[in-house]
Amino acid sequence: MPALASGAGNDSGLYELLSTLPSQLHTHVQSQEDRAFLRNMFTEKSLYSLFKIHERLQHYEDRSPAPVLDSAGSLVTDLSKELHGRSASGEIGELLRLLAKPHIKSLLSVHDTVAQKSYDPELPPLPDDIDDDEDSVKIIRLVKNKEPLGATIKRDDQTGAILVARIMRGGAADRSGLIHVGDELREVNGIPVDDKKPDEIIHILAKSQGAITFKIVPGSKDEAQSKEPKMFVRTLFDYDPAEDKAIPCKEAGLAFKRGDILQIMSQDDPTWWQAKQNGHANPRAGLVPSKQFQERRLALNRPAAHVLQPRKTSNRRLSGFRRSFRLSRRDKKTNKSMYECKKSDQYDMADVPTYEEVTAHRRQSGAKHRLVVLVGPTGVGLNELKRKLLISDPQHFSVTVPHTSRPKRNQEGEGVEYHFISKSIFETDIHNNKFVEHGEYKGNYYGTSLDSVHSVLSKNKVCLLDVQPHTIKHLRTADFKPYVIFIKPPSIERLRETRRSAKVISDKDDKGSAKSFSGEDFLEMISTAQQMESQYGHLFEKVIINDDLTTAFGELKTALKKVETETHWVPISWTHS
Ligand SMILES: Nc1ncnc2c1ncn2[C@@H]1O[C@H](COP(=O)(O)OP(=O)(O)OP(=O)(O)O)[C@@H](O)[C@H]1O
Repeated sequence: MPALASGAGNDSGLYELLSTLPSQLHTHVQSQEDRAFLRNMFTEKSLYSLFKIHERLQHYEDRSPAPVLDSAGSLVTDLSKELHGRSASGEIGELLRLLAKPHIKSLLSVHDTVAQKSYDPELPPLPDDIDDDEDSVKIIRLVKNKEPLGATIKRDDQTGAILVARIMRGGAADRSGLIHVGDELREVNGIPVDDKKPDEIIHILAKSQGAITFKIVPGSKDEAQSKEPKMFVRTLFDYDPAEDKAIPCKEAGLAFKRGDILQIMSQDDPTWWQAKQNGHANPRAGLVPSKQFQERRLALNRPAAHVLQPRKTSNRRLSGFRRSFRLSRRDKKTNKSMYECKKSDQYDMADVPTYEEVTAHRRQSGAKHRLVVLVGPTGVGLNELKRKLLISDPQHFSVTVPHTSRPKRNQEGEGVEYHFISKSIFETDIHNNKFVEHGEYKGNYYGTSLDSVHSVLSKNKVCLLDVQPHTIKHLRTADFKPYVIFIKPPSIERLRETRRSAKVISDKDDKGSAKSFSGEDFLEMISTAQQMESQYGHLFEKVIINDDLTTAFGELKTALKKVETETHWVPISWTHS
């Protein structure tokens, strides 16, 4: 009746309409009796009173009224007791009579219910006759309105027990969190159900309103747990449902940033999974593209230009301090890649960054350390940061000793600067995949062997390794559990300011002469960092901007401390070995 909402100003119009309605309807109503009924109804005084009350209430609703007290009923009882013994003056007597009238009592009771906002039916007390021996029995009370319970039941073929077969996600039973698939139903509202057919039980449930009491034997833990799937993934790409043309409902989508941890709630739909942000308060799951769907989309859209091209020139050389080697340096004269990646860098499906299943992992004290892998463009400060770590705690941090086929110099010692091996042995080791990275420089081989990494880790030290980013995927094993840190340059302005007295090693001669950074060096550093991040960013667990050296070093130390002592998400495959 929208006319009723028209407010006090339209009173006369409304009442006129009501009084003319019977004559308007006259032609549509055949029976005399019905006509009389309509006329009586529309001229009924109580109908007009109801409209008036409605309008008044509407008027107050706008002011958001709040109750003065929510126990008017007990106030009246107290008042009546108080007045009872007093001299029976006419007014007191009349008030007492009024307050004793049932409809006044009901009115006050309704007032208190509304004021207390207690609209749910009250649950009766628990029955006393619960069998003490049945310690695995659960008594559950649900308040049911007209909404169905959202659960199905079946009779177990072997045991004959009535079991909860399915819980509908988001239904009343699901929301209560008290009933699970596999639970055995013993009684409903005190009625044993073991001799009843599922249909009869459903009939009992459908008839029930208000509080329903279930006697349940909880199912096995596995079944109970299977309700909430515990698959966690690290996202390897940024996702914004608002930008996604394919999503069936943008509002139902879940946005995330690369590196976020999601709990996958449902994979029922092969294209759209349901997921929650781990650790977020919002319990509602949102839609995210499934792994298969995202892989297909990325594979179709992957532009070839994304693949990181090795730098054209580098005027730096291998310096004495360097213990692990960074690949794809180019010899200035030949402009050929100095180091090769041991496997083809060709695109394969496993490289498509979508999701990676992860699990929480905490290093046990005394256990082998995770391999610390540092990645960054040439000149960004990897060696400087490594050097500072080594100086800060030489007993704790260490680096690998590289191999070379170049002849040993007089002042060098075997296994100190390098492990010196012949060219043919080096080649055999390359063939046998013994190197993390290897390359050729001025006719000699250089490389970092897997054994040299194992050697550091077996001494229970933290092994600091800097590699080219395409090597990371070969290091991602349960054995190494690499913690990959990307060292990123700051803005060009900050590079100019902070690197005023910094020196880079020039390879113009073989003596490692140092020169200042040029503007071109800074630009190359920044653009290489951008390419590295866009192509390999999904493999970086931590990004540190090397702006102020002391700050960057502090950040690095804190991150490494956390890796040793706190829980981190690692690929689930790393914990299965
Ligand atoms: N935050 C910083 N502020 C100022 N100077 C820095 C900073 N980080 C590094 N440097 C300086 O920059 C120069 C290059 O650093 P470093 O040799 O550590 O780079 P790198 O990444 O190891 O380079 P390469 O790959 O060529 O060996 C050094 O002189 C170093 O002291």
